[in-house]
Amino acid sequence: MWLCFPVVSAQHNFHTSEQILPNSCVLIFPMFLFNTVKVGDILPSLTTDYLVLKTIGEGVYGEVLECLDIKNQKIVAVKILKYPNARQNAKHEMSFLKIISPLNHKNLVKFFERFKYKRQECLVFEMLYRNLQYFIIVNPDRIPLNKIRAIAKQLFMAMEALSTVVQPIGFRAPEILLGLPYTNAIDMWGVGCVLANLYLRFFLFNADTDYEMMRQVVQLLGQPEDGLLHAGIYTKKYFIKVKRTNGSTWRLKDQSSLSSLSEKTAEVYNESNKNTRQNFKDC
Ligand SMILES: Nc1ncnc2c1ncn2[C@@H]1O[C@H](COP(=O)(O)OP(=O)(O)OP(=O)(O)O)[C@@H](O)[C@H]1O
Repeated sequence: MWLCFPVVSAQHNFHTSEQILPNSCVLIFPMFLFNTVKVGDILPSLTTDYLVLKTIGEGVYGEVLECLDIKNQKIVAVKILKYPNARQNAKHEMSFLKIISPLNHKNLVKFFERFKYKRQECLVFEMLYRNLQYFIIVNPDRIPLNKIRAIAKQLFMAMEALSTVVQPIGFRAPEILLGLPYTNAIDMWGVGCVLANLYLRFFLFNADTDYEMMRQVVQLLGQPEDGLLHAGIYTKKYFIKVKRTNGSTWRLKDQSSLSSLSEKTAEVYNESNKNTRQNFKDC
């Protein structure tokens, strides 16, 4: 959910340069953070020094730390990229940042600089204080629709600015899965999945492979038309062609025929699908 975190949070920064954390906030959380960095360390860049306050979270490519930019007296988020592929990870992250930074859009996270600390790649971002998980946690029953509407607005504004979106599997549109030509309608699909997640409080499609994603889409919404399946360059990843007297049609492959899908994944899949269908009935 790389995109959605900044999208929702950018307008809600609690700390400004005048509101710096007091010294007593230092040294509260885990003492040993990622690799060689620990709370209280100073990370020098060419423009300023960053004091490590605490660890905030971890993603596929790195760990994110809350730091104080000492020169500018503001709180920032510093992402330290993971070994052993730190350089590739940095390249990967930078390829996104090159797209979003010049847009300078209020609904997209701001990127400040890149530097190395003890040979580790560090990326500095605007500090954001609320993500979608936050809204789910602070609204234990159901997120009111007017709040979901406000989040949707921010998402649409960010989408408008971006026009190209990398979609994580659970948010991937069928045309991408099938290898069909696509338009920015795929962004709408992604936003729909995010909003459904907020409303239902769990992922609409809980998939960690393309096959699982397609299978869940078919179960919830039905199979794409044969014409689309004939045209898709990846259709055979998910469907088997069945010859008929009046032409051919497609049948979704059995889960059991896919060696890559573990029993556990199948179990999780079946359970989540049962819940999804039930919750849609309840809505
Ligand atoms: N700018 C930020 N401000 C505050 N917290 C952040 C910021 N960027 C990331 N985080 C926190 O750190 C966590 C890890 O972020 P990271 O960007 O590494 O991965 P991710 O977006 O969660 O997922 P992925 O691994 O798919 O990129 C996030 O889930 C979020 O909690």
